[in-house]
Amino acid sequence: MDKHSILVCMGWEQLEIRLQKCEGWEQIEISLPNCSSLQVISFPVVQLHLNRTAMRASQKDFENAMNQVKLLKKDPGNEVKLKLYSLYKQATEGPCNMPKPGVFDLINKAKWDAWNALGSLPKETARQNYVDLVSSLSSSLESSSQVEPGTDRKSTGYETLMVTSEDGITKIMLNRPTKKNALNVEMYHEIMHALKAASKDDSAITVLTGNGDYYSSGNDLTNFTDIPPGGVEEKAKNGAVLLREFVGCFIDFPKPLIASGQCPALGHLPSPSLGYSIAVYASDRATFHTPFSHLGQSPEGCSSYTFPKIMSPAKATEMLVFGKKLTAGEACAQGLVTEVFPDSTFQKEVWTRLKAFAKLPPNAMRISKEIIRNREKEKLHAVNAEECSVLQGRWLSDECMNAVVNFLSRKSKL
Ligand SMILES: CCCCCC/C=C/C(=O)SCCNC(=O)CCNC(=O)[C@H](O)C(C)(C)COP(=O)(O)OP(=O)(O)OC[C@H]1O[C@@H](n2cnc3c(N)ncnc32)[C@H](O)[C@@H]1OP(=O)(O)O
Repeated sequence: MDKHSILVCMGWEQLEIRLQKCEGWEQIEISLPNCSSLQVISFPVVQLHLNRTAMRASQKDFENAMNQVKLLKKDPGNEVKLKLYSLYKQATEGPCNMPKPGVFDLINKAKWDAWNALGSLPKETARQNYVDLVSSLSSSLESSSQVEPGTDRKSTGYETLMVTSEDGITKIMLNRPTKKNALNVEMYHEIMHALKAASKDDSAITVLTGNGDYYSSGNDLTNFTDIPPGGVEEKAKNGAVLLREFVGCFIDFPKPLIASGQCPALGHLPSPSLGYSIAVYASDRATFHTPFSHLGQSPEGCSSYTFPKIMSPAKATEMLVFGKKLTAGEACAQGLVTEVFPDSTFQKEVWTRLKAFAKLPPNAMRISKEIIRNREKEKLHAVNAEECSVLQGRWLSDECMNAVVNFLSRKSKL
């Protein structure tokens, strides 16, 4: 009998009801064994989803689903991967039977949390949930790639950025919208590469912006999970080296740099880009948030020096120590943002302005920027080095580890 068949007895007759998928529709076949006629009723998949939960996936469905996962073209993301992992373990081994990993073992801890959260869910239900998740995943990933064809796609040789140069303006756009433009290690390197290339190209000005509904969500917290053979100490040391070089690129960038943000900016990219940009344009929808303490971390991007100078020590403390989120209006009033535009006209107004700036004599702009910033350069490099060294210690603290683990496992509790 077919996996999704139900046999119903009607008097002396046995009625077989079979479910099958057909181009986005579930078909119900009703067949009477003694009758040649077959009745087929089609329903959209969504209508039948609830009814299907009552069914049980066979071992073969389960194996097919496992194979389907390997064929997914797009990474479904950590949350989904944790769900798949936990359901797989529950379906094959039953309730979580492993000792809880230590707090520093981030990946295994997140996996353990996800599996443990399934409690005593029966193996058959876990198997069915796994099959259903894979099936919904296949269709949602197919349809989302139709909706946003350009998203997260390789562009101009970059994996995580879209870089264009036109009308005297080089635009560096962070392009991991599905991850809220969190900065993974590759993105750090690509931004540095793009800034170095922009400093030498023909453009007069450079614009930094983000694709999607976040300018950036700061450091990609999964960066903390990829532990090298030298352990967490080596990881922290490498992170400090990378951050110092990254921020150094902003300090040394010779051309006018404009940060253009229509949406929230969180964490760490706002600091270097706010601190060193000639201008920061924001829509009235944007917010600015540096939750360093919440993450057991400390200020970076020279914000410990630039923010108190730009705002005031008291206001900078609220932002950098207490993690107070500022609206674009508040940030503008504090001097962190140059000008705020209505969201509806943001792109038009900002780009009109940028195009006008890009027509100004490039050398004059470069020299003017140099004279404004050069006196501070040495100081900024020293502050950068100190901040990175303090952060290196913070990354090894329980406070930081716990905050990262909390973020990574927050949605894995099913
Ligand atoms: C070389 C190292 C240098 C380190 C320097 C020090 C840097 C410090 C900082 O940057 S501090 C700031 C760190 N960032 C955060 O704490 C933000 C974490 N993210 C969030 O709080 C939220 O995701 C959000 C408020 C940005 C958006 O919330 P929401 O709208 O509910 O979306 P999701 O949470 O579902 O996010 C979608 C998707 O993106 C993944 N994601 C978002 N931000 C990050 C991030 N910073 N790191 C890793 N992944 C992130 C999120 O997990 C979701 O992925 P999924 O679909 O689940 O796979």
